[in-house]
Amino acid sequence: MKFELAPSSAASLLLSVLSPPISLIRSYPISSFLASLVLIPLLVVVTAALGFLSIATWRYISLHILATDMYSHFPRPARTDRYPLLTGNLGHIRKAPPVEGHLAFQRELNTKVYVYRGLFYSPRLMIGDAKAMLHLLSAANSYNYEKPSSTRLVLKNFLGEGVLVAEGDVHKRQRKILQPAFNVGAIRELNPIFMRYSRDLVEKIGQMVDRSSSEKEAVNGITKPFVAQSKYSQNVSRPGAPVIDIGWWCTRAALDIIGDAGFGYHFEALKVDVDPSLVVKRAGDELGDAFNTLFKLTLKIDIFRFLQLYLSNFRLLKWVDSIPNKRKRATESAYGELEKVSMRIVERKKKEIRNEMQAEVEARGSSKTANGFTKADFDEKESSSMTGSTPGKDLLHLMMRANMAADVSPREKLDDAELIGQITTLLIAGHETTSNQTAWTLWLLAQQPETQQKLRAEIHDHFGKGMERDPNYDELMSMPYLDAVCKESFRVKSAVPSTIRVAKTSATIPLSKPYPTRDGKSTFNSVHIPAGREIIIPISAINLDQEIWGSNAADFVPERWLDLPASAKHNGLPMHLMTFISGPRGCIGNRFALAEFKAMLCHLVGNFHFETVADWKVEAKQTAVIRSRVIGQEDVGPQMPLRVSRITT
Ligand code: HEM
Repeated sequence: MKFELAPSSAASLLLSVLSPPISLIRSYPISSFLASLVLIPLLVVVTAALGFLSIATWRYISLHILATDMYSHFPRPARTDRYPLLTGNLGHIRKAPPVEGHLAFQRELNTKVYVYRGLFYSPRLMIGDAKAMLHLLSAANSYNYEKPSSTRLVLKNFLGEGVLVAEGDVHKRQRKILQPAFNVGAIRELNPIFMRYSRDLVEKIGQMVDRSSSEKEAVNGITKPFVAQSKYSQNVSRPGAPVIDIGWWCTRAALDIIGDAGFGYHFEALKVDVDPSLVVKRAGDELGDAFNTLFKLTLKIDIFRFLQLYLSNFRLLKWVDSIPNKRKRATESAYGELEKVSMRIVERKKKEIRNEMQAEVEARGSSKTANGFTKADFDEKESSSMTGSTPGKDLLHLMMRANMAADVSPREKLDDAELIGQITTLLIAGHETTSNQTAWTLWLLAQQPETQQKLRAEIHDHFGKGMERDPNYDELMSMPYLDAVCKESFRVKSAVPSTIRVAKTSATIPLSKPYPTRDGKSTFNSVHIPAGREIIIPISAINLDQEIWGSNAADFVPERWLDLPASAKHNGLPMHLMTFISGPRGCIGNRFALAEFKAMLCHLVGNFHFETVADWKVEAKQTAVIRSRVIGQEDVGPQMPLRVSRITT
């Protein structure tokens, strides 16, 4: 028997259900309107939350009960988080030190290819196989694996429309304009900037070391504090050997470097006085102020803001991002300020380049106008300036020149918003990465005095015991032990330990060898990934792979680079490392980073001796890059305190 409501009875039922709210709205129109402003979004959010939970439940059932999930036969960790439908295994990954979460699963499952669970029990593929990664990151395939849209939304909030956020054709176009600025020739020209700020850094540290030995008027034998020195570090400082947050100082040097080498801007971050009572805020440093605010906000994304961005990712929930909140307002205002200053820099550069070209036209007696300069004209001008008559150009200058060439079609050019996006991107991507890498390297060297001394001996052989002259770019690149120390540090302490992609269309990723299925009874040679699924790019896990680097893969051993094992020599990765990933989405700043890193290390190790503080345990914390903090001194926040003294010649 079929039971149906007659249309008239259905309508009357609907009316009877709706009549109480309708009469309520009629009686209290204003209050009802105000209530609806809260209730309707709340209803949508609750519905969305229920929707996500239903999806998570379905994923759980299809994996554990029906075994219809396509990854059912893949190894997976035995234990999930306390609320698996919400966070899958993410809690475990987040709680463990960087990389350790992934490596622990790898050890537990005895394989490098497995699937764990992310937000709302979504599957995340983990493939710790270098050949698979090379395939995925190659020119042919990398545009099929995009950054997740939630990650891009978060990044876009801080960085604007830069190359780190762009995808597909927009990315190709931006990268083409940016690339010439990062070529070897361009980076070589930046060497004097790397040297200048490395020397400034040495001068600041030298001031603290010298003052610590002369300030004997100190209370109870403790010298006066230095700027950015915690009370803990002050308490254990000794005359001539203070404990200094070396990470803080390297970050200031790196900011000065990226400001000057990036777009000719002088942050003067190292101009700070080492005496905290004399630290004055520099007037008119709008870019520095806006950047600092924005940068602090990137370090702490609160859960509400993250959810807001995550939800606004879905078409029906786009409006969620317009809900006002303090953090959103702060970010927007800091970004707005940064945008204004960056726009002024862009305008100034445009004028500078036009004038430069006009002068060239006049010098050549050509009939061409500055606006008619082609890429070839720019290259010709570049080669004549390489003779040393003009100083090296900053990255933005080179980028904008490439952008302004008359034979670059308007469709290929970057608009002003995109140019500004590159400034913010270079600021964020280009300074905390290298400064953290340098700080971690000094910590590694502080634990191995013989390695530190061996590096110092090579530096002194080249530049004298008192660092009498600055290294030039080619010398820096050809010092074998310095190179070995830098690469080994990139390997064991990658500033970016992993990243993530989502497959745009379904694809099959080949593996270098067969990997075992979950029951161990069979193997698979490739992994099929459907559209929309997430895949981890396990940078550090591959850098620490024992199959490539041997049983001491976890140890810091620069000597291994002087006689690379065949498995590393032929792994096909740039510099044999995953640190900068590879392909069209690989780090565009890798040469810049290496030259800057070597310059700072050379000057620091050439001038000072670094020691760890007895009984202080430094731990790595995962934020956008890996930062360090001391256990028991969490109130200080990220820091890398090392005891520094002058080397005795
Ligand atoms: C130790 C230093 C550095 C490390 C370990 C590092 C690592 C990385 C990694 C892993 C990526 C890929 C991120 C992803 O796609 O998810 C990346 C991208 C990028 N890096 Fe670096 N980086 C370093 C220094 C620098 C410097 C100094 C600059 C600029 C001067 C820079 C600029 C960029 C840019 C613009 C991208 C985006 C490239 C693109 O998507 O086309 N990086 N970096």
